[in-house]
Amino acid sequence: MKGPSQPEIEEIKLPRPSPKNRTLILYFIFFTSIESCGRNQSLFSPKKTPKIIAENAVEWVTTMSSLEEPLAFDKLPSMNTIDRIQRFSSGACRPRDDVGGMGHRWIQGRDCSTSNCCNDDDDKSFGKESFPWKRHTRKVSEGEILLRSISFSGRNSSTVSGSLWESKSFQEHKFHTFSNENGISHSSNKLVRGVPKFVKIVEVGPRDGLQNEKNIVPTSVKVELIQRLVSAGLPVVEATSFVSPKWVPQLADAKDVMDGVNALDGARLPVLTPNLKGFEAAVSAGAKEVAIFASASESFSLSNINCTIEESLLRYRAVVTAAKEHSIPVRGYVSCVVGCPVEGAVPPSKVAHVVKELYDMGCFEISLGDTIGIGTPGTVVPMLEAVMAVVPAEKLAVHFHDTYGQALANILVSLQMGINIVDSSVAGLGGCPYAKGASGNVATEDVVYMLNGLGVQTNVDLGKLIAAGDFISKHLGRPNGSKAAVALNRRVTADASKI
Ligand SMILES: CC(C)(COP(=O)([O-])OP(=O)([O-])OC[C@H]1O[C@@H](n2cnc3c(N)ncnc32)[C@H](O)[C@@H]1OP(=O)([O-])[O-])[C@@H](O)C(=O)NCCC(=O)NCCSC(=O)C[C@@](C)(O)CC(=O)[O-]
Repeated sequence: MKGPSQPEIEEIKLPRPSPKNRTLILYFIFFTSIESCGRNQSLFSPKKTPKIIAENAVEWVTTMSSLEEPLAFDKLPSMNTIDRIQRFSSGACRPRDDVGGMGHRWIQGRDCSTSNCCNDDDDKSFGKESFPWKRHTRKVSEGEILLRSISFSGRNSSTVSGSLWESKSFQEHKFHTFSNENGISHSSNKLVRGVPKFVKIVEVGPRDGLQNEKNIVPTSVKVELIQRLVSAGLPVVEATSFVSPKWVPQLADAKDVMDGVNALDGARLPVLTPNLKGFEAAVSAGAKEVAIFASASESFSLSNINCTIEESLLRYRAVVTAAKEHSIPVRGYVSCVVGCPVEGAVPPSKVAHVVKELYDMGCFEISLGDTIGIGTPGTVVPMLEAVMAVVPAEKLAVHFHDTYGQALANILVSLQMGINIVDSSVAGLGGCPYAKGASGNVATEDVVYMLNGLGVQTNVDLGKLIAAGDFISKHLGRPNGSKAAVALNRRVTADASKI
């Protein structure tokens, strides 16, 4: 085959190759494009875009999808893991002088959102002159879209940062997925374009997680967990509940926990208060933010706080009034937003009614709890539509338990609908003592990992977060409930063994 720099390549009409050769030709086109990009050349520049790509390659690739030779990582010729990561990463297509610092820059520096190109927005901050290798904006051929999507799927095969490969100490490891620090708006993928640039994560592990543990966790362990979560960069860590110790003995040490964490800087530490008694106790313990928790299901309200929904709203009005006098912000929760352990499906209109009540009484934010984790995007979307018709999206948070493994899908669809606050629980701790069979909240590590992969900022240090999750899991004597944490921990061990 003639080199791509020869203009007459436009005229080439290749004979249709055998199925086996098609894969090889695709590898050639794909890697040549990445390599040539690194050498300040543009194989796919507007002038030189060969008809090979526009016509023949598309046809081959399309045909290939029905063949037994899919383009798979395991078939890539002689590439070690790091090679693959670097080649498929968004930083793979950089000026050659960047290569020396690749280990850091392809993760920590500016990244392109698509695998081997930068879009127009990039010019605004970096200027064309400094990146002569940048492709010109133009209508891309079908073939290129396909090639990009192949490398995009490679990009999605998330990994850890350069420092992981270089560092021998676990504590020094920094975990990243491929992300674009400029935000998701640079993504070429329409499906994720609506996702916000920043998501506030509300960590509920020390409260929602530990309230459901059979064995009571010592106060000192709770305090250390909260300290670790705050130092991992979580902006809000729900610390404990001022509820009846007869109902939730696991959190009977609420005052002592607050004594241990009150001096912490850098995060808000709200606590749950079910009534005025709880509110007053919380304030005297130094709480600066509280949360009230209602339900969209009558039955759950009765079993959780021993009163009807309307009675609870009356109680909560008293709490909010008292909180206003102390200038204490009040967050609201609504449980059972898609289903109740007793009543089954809960109508979205009922959820919207309770949410509006909490909003009107003065809650600054309302968290929508799928308490038993039965929601799917199919039930979450209509619920959110009903709620967002009465309360602005920016005042809403989502709180998914992961009983059926739907939490991340539900979070993604919520973000696409305009929500930008997500509750989660480190190591997937939790459940609700009054919702039998419900598993823990979605793991914070998994949420951060997904958001990193989407280029959404959280300001959370995933490495420190995983260490916090490991700390509490070790204390509880069970494996970390976060899939991302388990996978990344395995990689660290595997990598360290090779060093
Ligand atoms: C609401 C109550 C207190 C009503 O409980 P009750 O028994 O109806 O209340 P009472 O007024 O009859 O009081 C009973 C005893 O509790 C005491 N008491 C009363 N209030 C307090 C208080 N604040 N702090 C400490 N003690 C309190 C009170 O002083 C009395 O003590 P006694 O005279 O028998 O010695 C009780 O049902 C309760 O504490 N429930 C909390 C249950 C709970 O924490 N559930 C888990 C929350 S998780 C959740 O709701 C879901 C969420 C938020 O995570 C989101 C989601 O996942 O969907």
